[in-house]
Amino acid sequence: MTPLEEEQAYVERCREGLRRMLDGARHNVIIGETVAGDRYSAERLGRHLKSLAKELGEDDGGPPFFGRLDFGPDVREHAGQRYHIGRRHVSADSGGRPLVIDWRAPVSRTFYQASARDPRGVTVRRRFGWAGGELTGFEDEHLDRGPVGEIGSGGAGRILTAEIERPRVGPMRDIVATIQPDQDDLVRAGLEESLCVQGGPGTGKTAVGLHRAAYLLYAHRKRLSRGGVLVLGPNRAFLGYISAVLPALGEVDVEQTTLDALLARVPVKGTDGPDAAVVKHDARMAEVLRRALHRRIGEPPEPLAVADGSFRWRVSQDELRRVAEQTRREAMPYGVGRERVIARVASLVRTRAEARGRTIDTAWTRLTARAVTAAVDAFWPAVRPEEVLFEVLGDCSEAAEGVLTTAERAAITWARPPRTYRSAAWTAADLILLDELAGLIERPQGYGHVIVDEAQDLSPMQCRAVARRSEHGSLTVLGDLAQGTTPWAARGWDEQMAHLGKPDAAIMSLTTGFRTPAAVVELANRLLAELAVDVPPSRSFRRDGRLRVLRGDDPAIVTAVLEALGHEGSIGVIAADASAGRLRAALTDAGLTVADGPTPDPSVRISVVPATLCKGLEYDHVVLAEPAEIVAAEERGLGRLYVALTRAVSRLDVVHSRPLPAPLTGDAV
Ligand SMILES: Nc1ncnc2c1ncn2[C@@H]1O[C@H](COP(=O)(O)OP(=O)(O)OP(=O)(O)O)[C@@H](O)[C@H]1O
Repeated sequence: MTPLEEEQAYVERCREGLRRMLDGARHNVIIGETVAGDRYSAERLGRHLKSLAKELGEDDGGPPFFGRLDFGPDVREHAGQRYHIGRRHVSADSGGRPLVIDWRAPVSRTFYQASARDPRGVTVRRRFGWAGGELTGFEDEHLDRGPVGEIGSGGAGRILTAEIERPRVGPMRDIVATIQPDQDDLVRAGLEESLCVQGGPGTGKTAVGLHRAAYLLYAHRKRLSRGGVLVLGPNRAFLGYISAVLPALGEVDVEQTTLDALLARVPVKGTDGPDAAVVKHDARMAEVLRRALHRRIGEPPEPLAVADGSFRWRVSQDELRRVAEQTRREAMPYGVGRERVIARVASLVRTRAEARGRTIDTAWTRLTARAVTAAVDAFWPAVRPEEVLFEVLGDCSEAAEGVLTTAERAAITWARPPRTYRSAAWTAADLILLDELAGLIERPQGYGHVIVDEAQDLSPMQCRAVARRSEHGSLTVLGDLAQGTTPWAARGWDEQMAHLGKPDAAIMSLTTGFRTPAAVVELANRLLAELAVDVPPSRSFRRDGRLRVLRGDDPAIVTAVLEALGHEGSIGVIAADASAGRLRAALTDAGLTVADGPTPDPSVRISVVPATLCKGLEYDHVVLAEPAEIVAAEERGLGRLYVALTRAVSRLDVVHSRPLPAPLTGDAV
């Protein structure tokens, strides 16, 4: 047998192993459903086994491994061993050493980290090439023979390069086969560690975040089973694009959503003017809301007297005041404080009753609780976030005194206040304020780990919403200061991390771009100086690709798209939001099938993407329409253009009839 045939035979053994695991899991589903002791455990066991069976079933036919490590004689525990590494563990029939080792297992780390300079005991690292589920070839790096095939050492291996340069179709894929050493360090950082990753476009931040989620769930499954892992992305289109990655890695239980969706306790029915939104997203609003809420705590208006048959159990006004004062000093959330006051006053009543020989039973406790709660309502009332915000947006002169300027107060005050909080048309920014208030009243349930993508765009108030959910867990913050497009986008990470509640998190960087070809990166880098952020220019891994700057209007765009159809891969037409509809119509009139906005559907090759939705996405071929219009459309339009310019994987056509924005014009264009 040739070495390739041997590996192909090994593939068959692995597929056999997977089939056995699948049969076992299916069998256990049947048994689990009938023999588990109680309904709860039957249901849990059944669910677990079913998802395992489903997962294994779906795996059928996919490559069971992507790499192999051969260790030399000098590594104690792995001396002379050979391991195949894959997306999932495949057990051996005899129960001995697994046929395939999960990419997240400790030994697999060597696959990503070993290099000719530091072979870590590895003699050969093998990477496999696959075509439609068939093993078609492999490539060996002899790490004991000197540096070949490393990035930065004069060219990466063929299989690695092909994977990185492959045309993109459909949704985002995992990168387990080709994770780079600096990415791997971030993926495998400890669960306690909060990280901030600054990386230029296409450096793999999103990929790293998703693989980190999968890694943490593997390495700390038990600890994360309660809190769970949350992935936050900028918009639904982005989530649609990335949502298949974690399931492909066997992780189906990660919550992936947008911050807006997470905070959507009431529907958004109103809109803010730009001035109001800027004030509402400002960190000082936290103080305004805190004051507005705590102003509700007042003086007890009268003593408490609990009528109990012929007795009256009394608590004086002074005692009530003291209890409230003491609880206030303990600085707990408003609602928790209120519960504490109720409990403390009830305990005073109880002590008094017991001293007089009263028998304390459930009926007595209920009666007292009712009376005490009614008394506490008068000076520490139960309150809903909506009631407080209703009051603040009606008139915040007291709560915002010395915090907001008169103009800022006016900006957030309703021109026509609703009659009650129930009829208020809350805006998107109000939802963040309501969440802040909800968090001041009761701590929300947190996650074990939260991954936040495009974090440069979060406002201080949005950061606080994330911080509340990761107070007892850790954070992975991903972003690029140069891609900031919101009015409140961060200019530096230290301050952003402080708002996110992890001021001491390490700030790491990724600098090699894996998406955009060098010529395109060079064009985009011309904008960096104008963006007023301190980030290094990106370097591209890719030497392929094509950049064209074409003059013309809609017909030129249609022609560029028709030409792009001659190549493989997805096509994204990125245009200023105001022009997206017109371009879609022009393409449809030309007889083309066009997706309405970004789509993960691989059967529709052309999407027209409004510039404000292109963040985080990528297309094999991008036709960028009228850059000047994109820049003019919003305050941080240059940042938006920078994002739009860096979405192309293989080819970028910039089509313009108006003059190009100044920073883009240069000798090479
Ligand atoms: N190690 C790698 N091997 C193969 N492909 C990679 C690797 N790292 C990143 N990529 C690919 O590069 C592209 C860009 O990655 P990703 O979207 O994670 O970058 P990003 O830093 O989040 O980009 P942006 O900030 O521009 O949205 C993706 O197609 C991803 O699969």
